[in-house]
Amino acid sequence: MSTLFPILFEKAVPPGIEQAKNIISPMEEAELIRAIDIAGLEPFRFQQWEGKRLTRSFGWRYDFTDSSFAQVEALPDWLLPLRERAAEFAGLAAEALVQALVIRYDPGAGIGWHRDRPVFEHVVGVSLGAPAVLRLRRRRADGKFDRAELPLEPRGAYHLSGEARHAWEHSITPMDAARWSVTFRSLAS
Ligand SMILES: O=C(O)CCC(=O)C(=O)O
Ligand SMILES: [Fe+2]
Repeated sequence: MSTLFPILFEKAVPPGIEQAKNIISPMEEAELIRAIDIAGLEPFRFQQWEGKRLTRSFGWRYDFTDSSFAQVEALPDWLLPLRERAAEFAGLAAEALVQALVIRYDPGAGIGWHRDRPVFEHVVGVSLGAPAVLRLRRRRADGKFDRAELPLEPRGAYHLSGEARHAWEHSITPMDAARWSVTFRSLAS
């Protein structure tokens, strides 16, 4: 049993996670989904492997096929009000969130265990469409994992920083219904 989470540690979330409900209205959610669907998303690629989720980066792009990191097309106007809302929630300056990654998860698509690339610092995600669960895990000295779960409600936001962002991995189990996300990130200094 973990000393960090003596009670119900499987459900407790690690330090560095904050959540907000309903940072946008259902109408704004529908408009964002429409905009994402015509934003030219492509299947996520990692070397030879092609994921089922569709993605597009704005501002900066980390390319998993060759590990390159480069400036790309600026955030489109339709993402700027959402960035304001996300930054306000996270207590960050909107201009600090220089990257936006938009993702569409169709049924069967998820995201495997990972930590976000160290070129980034703050991670502020907004969920649209079907609810999902962000799973978190961190390997303990005994080789087993501490685990936590974060329910992601549509129109809600989460902020990963500190321990949750740097020491824990996260993943989303393949979805049963379509979900979209917009993840804003600041650069590591
Ligand atoms: O869809 C999400 O909310 C999570 C996406 C994610 O973990 C990532 O792109 O690194
Ligand atoms: Fe991530």
